[in-house]
Amino acid sequence: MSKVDTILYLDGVSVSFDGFRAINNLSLVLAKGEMRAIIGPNGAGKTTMMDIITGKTRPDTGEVFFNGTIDLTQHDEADIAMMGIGRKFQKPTVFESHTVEDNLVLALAGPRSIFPALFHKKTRPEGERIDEILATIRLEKRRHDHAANLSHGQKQWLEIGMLLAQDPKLLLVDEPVAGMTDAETEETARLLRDISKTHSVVVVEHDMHFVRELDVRVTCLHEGSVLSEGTLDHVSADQRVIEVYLGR
Ligand SMILES: Nc1ncnc2c1ncn2[C@@H]1O[C@H](COP(=O)(O)OP(=O)(O)OP(=O)(O)O)[C@@H](O)[C@H]1O
Repeated sequence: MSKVDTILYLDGVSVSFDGFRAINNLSLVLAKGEMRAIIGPNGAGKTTMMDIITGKTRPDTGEVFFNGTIDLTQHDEADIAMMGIGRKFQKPTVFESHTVEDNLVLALAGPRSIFPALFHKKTRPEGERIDEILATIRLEKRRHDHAANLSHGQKQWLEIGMLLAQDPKLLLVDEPVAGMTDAETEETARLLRDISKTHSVVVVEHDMHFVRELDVRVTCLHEGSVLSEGTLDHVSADQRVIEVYLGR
């Protein structure tokens, strides 16, 4: 695959903290429109990799390109978010005292215009966009409820919806199903598969049942580099992966 066809292109990336190499010559390529699952034991470097992509951590060496041509090492976190990389952290950070719909209105407006966003009348395209997002995140029937009254899983979906409102090209999703019920976990796999029809997605997750439901290519990280990559069946049959998981 040539670099121009990629949404994410990491090559030879390393970063050390106080002499400890958290990311070690990491190379990872994601095609435009692809969804990828990232697995790996604790300390494998998954969070640090996301920090590098979003500009929170600068790599010591290596190339990090977005959308084929944008050198992410030359941009800061705010720029990178504006350019279309949305990140969802593990813990949901929705506005509990606002309704589901208002959370999406706020997200559509962006961070600098909270009050005008809540008090101005929604334009027609905005309303349609909100309807569309509510359908994607399975919360149409909850639109007028306060976010505080949602289940943990539904709050995660709302936050994914808030990311979608910013219209990112690439979504980074960190452990979305931690703490969810089995039914919510399965629905989350379907929801992300729907989203991946129109977005590129990177999902970091420990829950193998969920990763199987995602049914996408898997990358297993270990000690800051790629240990194994391929289908979940291929990766989970890889002797090196088995040793790393059993050895922890
Ligand atoms: N700011 C930092 N300073 C020092 N060490 C760090 C820093 N950030 C990460 N590390 C170390 O780098 C290694 C990789 O950490 P990272 O959090 O990226 O792993 P992870 O795969 O996300 O793990 P987990 O599954 O537990 O979240 C760990 O050994 C961690 O202690």
